[in-house]
Amino acid sequence: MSTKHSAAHDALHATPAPTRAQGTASALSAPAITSHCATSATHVAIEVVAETGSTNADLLARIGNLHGPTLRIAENQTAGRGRAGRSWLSKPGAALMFSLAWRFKGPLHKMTGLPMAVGVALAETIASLGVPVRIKWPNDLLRDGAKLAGILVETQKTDDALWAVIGCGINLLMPDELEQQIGREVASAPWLAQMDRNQLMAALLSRLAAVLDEFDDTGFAPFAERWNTLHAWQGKEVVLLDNGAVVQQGRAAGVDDIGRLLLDTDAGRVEILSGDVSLRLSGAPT
Ligand SMILES: O=C(O)CCCC[C@@H]1SC[C@@H]2NC(=O)N[C@@H]21
Repeated sequence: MSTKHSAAHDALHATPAPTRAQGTASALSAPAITSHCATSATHVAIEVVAETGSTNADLLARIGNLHGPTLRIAENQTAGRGRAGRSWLSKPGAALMFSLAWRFKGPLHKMTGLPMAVGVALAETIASLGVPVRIKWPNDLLRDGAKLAGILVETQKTDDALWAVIGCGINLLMPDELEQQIGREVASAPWLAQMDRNQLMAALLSRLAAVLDEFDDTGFAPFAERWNTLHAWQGKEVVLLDNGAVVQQGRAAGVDDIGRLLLDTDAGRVEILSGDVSLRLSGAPT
């Protein structure tokens, strides 16, 4: 793992090093660069671009031609994708945005827990860097109750492999006009924005790679307890929304061994596989 850390660091340092004292997030690069880093078991191709539509869309479009795990980082996205067909909005330099294409042994049904395992990897890394975060099911990272980071996992089966493209967007800075555009309160992490962006990316990639390797062997079960420790709304009254409509309500009881949300409802415990969860305040969804 240490090999990968330093190699990733070197690769990302192929561009001018940003200064820490600037009030804006430090830039990763202007032109596209491609390099490689190695874990003890895996090589990860690294691509950095100044701007693209969506790093997830880019990797999915090339999935059959990828030679192995590939990390694509963009300083800006013009058509960022979010969960459930939503958009992910950002401004150049305001967020760390990347996608990691990773090949899995499968089977496909084991992948239901992957978004939650990724949430654990990101939350633990960000917390280790001094910004405590919690996870809202399935995998939004919250800071003081507001969304700091989002994760979009898209899977694709090719003739000979099962791939997942894991897209992550972490709000480092949140300019007022961007928050207005998003239309709700959003968290940011100026402390992470001041960090060397290359070190931040290297720390995230390092833990993510370790989690993905483990997940591929074991599935989600060993991550469930870690996820539950980070659960933002454990024991809280929540509602489950499907396209904005309330479809369930109950007390959030964490996730099970495959990453389903457990809800204790009046009719007993139910396991939730998809949807959006919101805190239930005074009987109304938030
Ligand atoms: O919260 C969500 O709904 C998920 C947001 C995921 C955003 C990231 S940014 C990098 C990658 N590329 C995309 O188009 N989306 C993900």
